[in-house]
Formats: sequence, C-alpha cells, structure tokens
Amino acid sequence: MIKITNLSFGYGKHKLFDSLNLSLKRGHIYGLLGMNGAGKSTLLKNIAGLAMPWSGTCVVNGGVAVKRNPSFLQELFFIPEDIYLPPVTAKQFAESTGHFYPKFEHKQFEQLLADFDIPINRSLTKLSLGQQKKAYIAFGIAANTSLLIMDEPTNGLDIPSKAQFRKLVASVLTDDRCVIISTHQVRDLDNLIDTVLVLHKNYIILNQSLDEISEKLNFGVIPANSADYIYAEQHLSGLNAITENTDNSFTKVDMELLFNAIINNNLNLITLLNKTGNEQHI
Ligand SMILES: Nc1ncnc2c1ncn2[C@@H]1O[C@H](COP(=O)(O)OP(=O)(O)OP(=O)(O)O)[C@@H](O)[C@H]1O
Repeated sequence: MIKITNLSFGYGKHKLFDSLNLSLKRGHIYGLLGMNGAGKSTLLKNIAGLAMPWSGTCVVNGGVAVKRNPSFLQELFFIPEDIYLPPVTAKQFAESTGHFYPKFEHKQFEQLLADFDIPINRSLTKLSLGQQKKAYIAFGIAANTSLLIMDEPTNGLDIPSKAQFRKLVASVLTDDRCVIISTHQVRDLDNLIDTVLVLHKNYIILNQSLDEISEKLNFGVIPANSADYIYAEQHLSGLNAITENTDNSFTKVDMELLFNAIINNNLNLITLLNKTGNEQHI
C-alpha cells in the first residue's frame, strides 16, 4: 500500500530523513511513535504528498504521492494536528465535501457524530476544539478511504473521548484499509494499534507488529535486585522491566517502556528486535 524508498527530506539545511525506507500494508493500524521534533508530522506529509522529497520516492496505492492525482486523493484522508473547519454544520459539511470521497457514508458519519456526542446541526466553528477534532475524525472514518492518516488525533480529546476514539477506529479497520496514527503520547494508542513504527534520529528504527515484539520480549515487574533485564525503570514494587522472552510466554507489550528503551539507545534491545525483518538499524 505504501512504499517509501530512500527518502531524504528536511527543511532548509536541517535534514530530517536520510535514505529512509518503509513499507506499510493494508489491514493494519500503525502507531508512528517518536519524540517531539523527530519528524512524525513531516513523514506523514510526505506520505500524503504534501511535501516534496529531496530525493527518493513515496509511492501510495501504486502512485507517486507528491503528484496528488485525483485517484490518490479519493483514497486518502489526512487529519492534520491542527484543523480548521468552515462555519457550516456537520451535516452541511458532509453534503458539500463528502462527495470527494466515493465511499463516503453519510449514515455512518451521523452515527459516529452521535457516538462522539457531537451536535449535527450546530456550526462547526461554534464547537469546542476537542469537539471539532472529533467531528473531523468522524468525517475521516466515514470517508472510508483505503488510507487514513491521523497526526496526533488524541490531542485535545478528554479521557472518555480517547477511549471512544480507540474503540471507533478499531471497529472500522478492514483488510482493505491502512490506518496510520502518529503520537508522542504512547499510551493513547494502547489496545488500538497492531504495529509499532518508531521514528528516531532520521530513520524508522522499528517497524514491527506487537505480536512479533511479544514473541521476543517480556514486559513486567521484576524484583528490584534482579539484574536480568534488557531495560528497566523503577517501579513501586521492583523494576518495570523488559526481558528476553526465552520460554515463549506471552506478556502484553508496554509501549511506553519499549519506546523509552529505544530512544535511550538500548542497543541490546534494538539488536534483539531487529533479528528478523526490520527496516533499518541505528
Ligand atoms: N514548515 C517547516 N519549516 C521549517 N522547519 C520545520 C517545518 N515543519 C517542521 N519543521 C521542523 O522539523 C522538525 C520535525 O517537525 P515535525 O513537526 O515533523 O516533528 P514531530 O515529530 O511531528 O513533532 P511533535 O511530536 O512535536 O509534533 C522540527 O525540528 C520542526 O521544527
């Protein structure tokens, strides 16, 4: 669905990506994680064809992204971090804009608005910022494009809305659809994404499903005096640790701990994770 090959891009003299390679498939919800300023938004803009690569290519659905052909645009919905909506109601917005997306479903949009508790007949500009974001997320889901990109979608959402967001996005994933969600608030993607992408120091240093990660690593609290871990942080009752999964047991991936370990340049962890099939290495 998405094939990025040797992508180099930056602003001015500041290079953000250096021959970055990445392949993403349909039927997955990818979580794009990275520190502030790592370049998550910029990478998403490259995928959406909103930024011109210095070199390399970004191909989406067989077409070069930056050409932004009509067939490409019909199958892409991009929710940027900051959204600006017109002074019309959600219903009017769907009537005037929905037809750009051949698979847009008005009924689904109305149901999603109801799920998010958004009034359908109030001007979008009179909604709170969180409500506007939810309305736009609902529109993006109802557009039913094969590629849905969301840049920090949970910013501005209250806690119940974050849970609702996770539930709604998870419920609309199909084998035909690829969803990419960026965040620096790792916990917001818990129980939603199936594959983790970590963007760090110019590269995608991890592109792996949670299942694959669970096969290699265990996550959990171990005694404070234990030295048998790959990465650990202090915990009230010991150490919150990542250990090697040597006995095929299953533990839920603690994405925050994993992310912290990776950005702290934990080479043992990265080597272990990269034993098979990763895109690039530090
Ligand atoms: N239009 C621009 N012109 C110049 N520099 C930019 C522009 N947009 C982003 N940058 C810079 O590029 C770097 C990456 O920005 P980007 O917004 O892609 O990061 P991010 O990972 O999404 O960060 P955050 O988590 O804070 O949203 C930052 O150093 C930023 O200042």
